[in-house]
Amino acid sequence: MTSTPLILASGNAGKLREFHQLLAPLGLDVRPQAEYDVPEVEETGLTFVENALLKAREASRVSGLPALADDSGLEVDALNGAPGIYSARFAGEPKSDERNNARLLERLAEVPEGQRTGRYWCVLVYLRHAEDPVPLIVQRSWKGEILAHPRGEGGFGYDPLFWLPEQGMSVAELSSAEKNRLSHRGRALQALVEALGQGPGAR
Ligand SMILES: O=c1nc[nH]c2c1ncn2[C@H]1C[C@H](O)[C@@H](COP(=O)(O)OP(=O)(O)OP(=O)(O)O)O1
Ligand SMILES: [Mg+2]
Repeated sequence: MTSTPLILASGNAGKLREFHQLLAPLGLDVRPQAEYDVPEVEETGLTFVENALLKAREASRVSGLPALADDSGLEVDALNGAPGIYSARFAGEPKSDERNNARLLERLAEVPEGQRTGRYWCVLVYLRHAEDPVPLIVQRSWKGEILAHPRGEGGFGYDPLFWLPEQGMSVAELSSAEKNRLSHRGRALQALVEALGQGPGAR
């Protein structure tokens, strides 16, 4: 394969797996940022967009290659949008999915079924180079409800607690192919690939 590698500006193994499943079949040469010794940046932005930009820019700067970053999280209505951009650090440092999930259950302990609605957000930023003045940005959400007990073994992060009423399953009970087809990340990535496929002259 002769295409320029694309750096995935993430250290999250769950995200990297999903990106790989979605992008490798397209013949894109995608590499995790760890291969280029990209350090983890501080996510100081106040929006998913700003944080994704910070991550993509650093990965592109260090590697000298185009970069794709994902900043994502869970917005829960009964918590006024928390944990939101703080989803990864909801239970403090070091980041832990298990402690984040426990914290979420604790915060929702008094909230009855029917009022436990929320959504995942995924913002993707693609930069052609570190100083790209025209980042390609795509955002998608995925609606669901927060369970009172975890279900399923698949996915990562909050997936065992994220219930899909239409599917009658938690995200952790979906196959990876089904998650990729339905998810905030899968749909954002599909839209991004379509935008890129129109070529640099198209935008
Ligand atoms: O499909 C998902 N299924 C379950 N949980 C998810 C999903 N998508 C995002 N999430 C949660 C995980 C983490 O708590 C936060 C992302 O935080 P976020 O800063 O974007 O990622 P991260 O720090 O884990 O890795 P990195 O910044 O290197 O990409 O939202
Ligand atoms: Mg992060």
